[in-house]
This record gives sequence, C-alpha cells and structure tokens, in this order.
Amino acid sequence: MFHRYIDVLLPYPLDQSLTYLLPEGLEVDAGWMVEVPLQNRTERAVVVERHSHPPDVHIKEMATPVFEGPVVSEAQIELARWMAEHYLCAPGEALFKMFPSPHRLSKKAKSDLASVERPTSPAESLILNDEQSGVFSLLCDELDAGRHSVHLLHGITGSGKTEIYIRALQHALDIKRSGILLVPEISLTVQTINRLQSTFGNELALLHSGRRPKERFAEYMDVLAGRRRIVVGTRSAVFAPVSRPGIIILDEEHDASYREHSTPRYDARQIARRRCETESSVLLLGSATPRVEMRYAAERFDVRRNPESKARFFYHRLTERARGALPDVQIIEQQGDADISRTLLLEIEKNFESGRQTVLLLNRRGYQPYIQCRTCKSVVECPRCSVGLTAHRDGRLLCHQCGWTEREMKQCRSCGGPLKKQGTAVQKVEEYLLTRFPSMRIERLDTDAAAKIDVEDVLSRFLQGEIDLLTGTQMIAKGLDSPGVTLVGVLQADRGLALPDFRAQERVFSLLMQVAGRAGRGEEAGRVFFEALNTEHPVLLLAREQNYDRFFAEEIAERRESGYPPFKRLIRILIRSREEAVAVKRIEELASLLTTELSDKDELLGPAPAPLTKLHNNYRYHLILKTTAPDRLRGVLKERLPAFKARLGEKAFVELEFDPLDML
Ligand SMILES: Nc1ncnc2c1ncn2[C@@H]1O[C@H](COP(=O)(O)OP(=O)(O)OP(=O)(O)O)[C@@H](O)[C@H]1O
Ligand SMILES: [Zn+2]
Repeated sequence: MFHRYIDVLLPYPLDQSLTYLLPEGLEVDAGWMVEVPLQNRTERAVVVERHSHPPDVHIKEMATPVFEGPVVSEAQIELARWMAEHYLCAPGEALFKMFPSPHRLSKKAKSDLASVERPTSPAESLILNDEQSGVFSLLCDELDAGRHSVHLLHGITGSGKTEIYIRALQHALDIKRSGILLVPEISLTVQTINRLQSTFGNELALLHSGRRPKERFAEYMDVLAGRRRIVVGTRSAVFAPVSRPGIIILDEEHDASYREHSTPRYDARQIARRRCETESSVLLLGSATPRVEMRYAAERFDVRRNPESKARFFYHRLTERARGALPDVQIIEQQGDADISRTLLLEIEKNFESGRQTVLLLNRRGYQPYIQCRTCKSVVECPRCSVGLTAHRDGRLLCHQCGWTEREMKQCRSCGGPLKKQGTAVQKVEEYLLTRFPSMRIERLDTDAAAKIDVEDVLSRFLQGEIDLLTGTQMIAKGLDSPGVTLVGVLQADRGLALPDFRAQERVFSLLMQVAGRAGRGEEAGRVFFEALNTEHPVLLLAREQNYDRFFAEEIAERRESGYPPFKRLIRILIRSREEAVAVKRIEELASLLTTELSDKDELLGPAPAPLTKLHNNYRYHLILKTTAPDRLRGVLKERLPAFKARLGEKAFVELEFDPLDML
C-alpha cells in the first residue's frame, strides 16, 4: 500500500514532527530533505517517517525534495530523539546540527558532488614503545571483541598519543568497521591531518566548518554512502554518519571546544559516549591533562583496578615522552608595567642566537585590555555588554564578548575627562619584540590574526623552521609538535585564576601544562618560564612540577568539600531579556516554581545576576541547580519548563545548560 503521509522535523523548537501529504508519484523516504509549506513560506525539513495514518486535521502537500536520496541516517534520527530527551530540546533542533546543509543542490546537481581525491603515500613507520604497544594491543582486543568500552588515554605531552590514534583507526578499517577522530581545531592540527591523509587516502573525510560548503557536503555524503570510512573533524563531526564505527576518538578531551554554544548545548564527549554505547564501539579519550571529572571516573571504574566495575572503563597512562624529555620549568616575577621581564627577554635572545625556536604565550587578545578615565576613573565599557572594551592596534576598540567595534575615542563618555590605556595584550608584546629584535622572524596567532592570515601556512612555516618566535593566545598551546622549540614563555601566567568559576584553576593549570609541553620535543632539552604576579600561587607551583596527579588530588578534594562536579551535577538555567526588570521578575518566578519541586538531593543557588550581567543588550539572570539526582531533575524540568516558556512571550528567553562548563 502507498504510504501517503510523511512526518518531518524542522529546525525549530517544536516538540512534535509535522505531517504532510506526499504527492502521488513522488518517492521520498525517511532521511530525505524536503521543502514543505509552513504558514505562508516554505521551509526545509527532514523526513523521519512515512506512513498511512491520516491525521485528523487538514494537511498540506509537501513541496519538493531538496536533494535526491537521504541526507541523514536512521541512526542519526534516533540520536536526535535521544538528544531531545537528554538536553530538553526539540528533536528537529538536534537533527539539524548533524549535517552540512546542501547548498543549492538539486536532483540535477547530484553529478557535481565531486569530493576530494586523496592519494595515500607510505608513512615512515615507527616502532611503538612498550607503553604505547600496551595500550594499542588492548584497544585492538576491545575492537575485535566488538563491544563497547571507554578508554582514557592520559599521556604526558609528546608521549605519542597520535600514533596510537592512527593505528587504532587503521585497525578499525582492517576489521571492516569505521572510525571518527575529533580534534579541537583543524587548522591547528596540520601535522596530524597530513599523517591521516597519507595513511587513509580516499577513505578519509574531513568534516569541519572551514571547508567550502560544496566540498564539505560532498564528503559528508561520501561518509553516509559508506565510501569514506574514516572521519576527522571538529565538534559536529561526532555526528558523522559512518556506519558501525569501531572507534570514536577525542583528542585533547579536556578542550572546551567540544561544547556547543547554542541550543541544544550538547557536549561532543557525551554524544560520542552515547553513540559508542548504542553502536558497540570503543570510545578513546586522550589528553595530557584530562578533565578532573574524567580522571575521577576513569580511576574509579577502571576494570583492572575494580573488577566489580559496572562500566567497561580503562585508564591508561603514558608516562614517557616518545622523544625528548619533559622541559625544566621556572617561575619568574612579572616586572611592574613591562611587557616582558628582563630575564625572559635575555632567554629569548639567547635562544634566537643559537638558532632555536621560541613559543611565547599571552592568553589575551588585543593591544591593551583597559581604557580608563583619568578623571572619573570609569572604565570604557561595551555599550551592549557589561565588559570593558579592549584597544586593538589598528585604533579600534573591541568587545570580545559580542564583537562590538568603535573607533578609539579621546574623551570619557561620562565626564569628558582624558582617557588612559593600560595593560598589555598579545599585539603589544608582538610589537615590542619586533622593535627589540628586528632580525627575528616573528609571527602571531590568535583569533584576530586567524581572521586575516592563513593559520595553516604560519604553522607549516614554523614547523619548517622559517619562524623564530611564535607568539599568541591559547591557540599556540595546542598540539604543536616542533622539535626545534627549546624555549617556551608564558606571560601573565596567573591570569584567569581569580575568575568566579569553580573550573578556573583547572583551566589555567591545563593551559600551562599544554604550552609547557611544546618545549623540548626534539633532541635538545626544553626550558619554560612562567611569568606571574603571584609567583607562589599553588596552581603555578604544581604546573612547574608538571605534576598532574597532585593537582588532581587537591582539586578533587576541593570539589568534594564544596559539592561541585563530579560529586554533584550542575544544571544552569538562565533567563535573558532586553528589559532588566523582566529578566529579574521571570527568574524569580522560575525559582519559586522550582523550589516546590526540589528534593533533599537538590540545592538551588540563586537567583542571581550572571557575572556577565549584560551581553549583547540582554540582561542575564541565572539559577544553578546542584544535584545528586540529575535524571529526576531533568524530568521535573521537562514537565514544568514548557508551560513556563509558553508564558514568557517574546520578551524573555530561557537558556538551559546541563553540566555547564562555565557560569559566566
Ligand atoms: N614510538 C615512537 N617512536 C619514536 N617517535 C615517536 C613514537 N611515537 C610517537 N613519536 C613521535 O613523538 C612525537 C610526539 O608524539 P605526539 O605528537 O603523538 O604526542 P602527543 O602525545 O599527541 O602530544 P601532545 O599531547 O603534546 O599533543 C611525534 O613527533 C611523533 O612522531
Ligand atoms: Zn559587547
């Protein structure tokens, strides 16, 4: 019998699918993208089911398929439904995060779905050391057994984790399965991508937003069709429709880029876990500085330490560098107003003169971070956000939260007094170095530079030794494997420790460990200098020792004491509105509504203004729920939030985040 009806999902907060009539003679199935009439326009939607149950109401005919053939798999539709339950979003919102949108492609255009050819070339083969082979052979056993397991690969910087990833992916292919490797940022991963390309050739698909839409879509479709079985990409590549993934790998599992910033605020680590559970795959999470929660779980559930463990968890350590040794770290005092201390300048000079490379991190964008009125002392703020503007070298003032830009003004907005710029950010450091060392080849990498220059080109030149000093923000701390780097400097190393956020220490510690890890990866020993105001800060001292275990022990004790994750789970609910009074009123209503639902396992903090109280012209007030029974609270929210949201009208919006990464 002809199934005349189709149910479709749209990328909007609709809890339900919508039903349309399928025109006679049109073949459309689950997974297809179609255009449907909605009010007086047409919208793109994805078919999730075809059936023969006429709904009670009058329904319209769908218009046309956008593309001939499915654009998502059944498994992705299933996953979208799970996400809807887990993140309390609409299934359509989740599903539309999973595929690159087909650009002006029609039936006829199918032939121009030409994706990239990638020749393989034989890679030099390394012999795995004992630690690496131990991990690799266990991963192979788990892959061969075809069952689900989770592995935390905690390996110091330079311990050769990438080598294990590549071999594990190869093994997945050998046993006729597929694999996904997620990385924080593609342009910073040039070396690994090159390795993958030469190993996997046309089996490899590159999925990330930096690609041209047509190519990206073409490679995505190759993956869906099973023509490419190894995927590498950023966060959203976790949805790649490889069938039967043998393994999903997340490199730098601690990285914040694995969290999505718009609804649904999914976490690629959770999605990967879910996929691996349902598809009987191996989940491999690698880092030199695993998240505190992850490390805690790994130790507790490791099946070799705890045979009773309910989860099949493995905690692996790589304690030696594959080449070279961990660098020696010193802490030095930041000198008043100077951009860089004299000690560090001398080190940079010496290093340059002996033909070695330097990495210099200052995790602060712009030229000077404060602009203050000399008369009334007020700080120049963004007109849309409650944060100060940063002066950039091109004479503009920029808001790093919302992107607001204006020309630098001469006088204070409120009193007309003279303004003074203060502090040092990374552009100022670059400028200083360029004047001080005119013959040094210096490049800067940060988000501002990345918008103008080719990041991959800079990194390649750096790796080839054509750049003497690379300065920049956290971008330069990740993954770089250049044997020529023997000196790493960090300016304002204790910055960020005072942020009102329980993860502040973890973030700084991990950044310092990562960037220190760029030094001494070749034959030559590495040296690292942390420049700070508070040279005695315990986090700095632990980073100097490169002692993750002690950092972990102290941090976990503090979390236990104060009831933060992993001991309690957090849910953050934020209300934003253009009118402050509305935001305040609504958050109070929400707080009293939720108070009646709390059990003795839950605790409600707030309501309070979010630390970033105004953002993009919206006032933000939030509640934090702390709980040891997150599933029950999820149920409560699922039941109570829709009616609450419906009453809000157009003036206020709710943002919901489970396990938030920050509270700003
Ligand atoms: N078994 C081995 N023998 C020799 N060299 C190796 C071996 N394994 C890896 N290497 C080399 O060691 C270097 C560091 O490896 P890799 O970049 O994989 O480290 P990593 O653990 O990913 O480090 P990070 O966490 O700092 O990114 C690379 O140049 C790699 O080619
Ligand atoms: Zn702003």
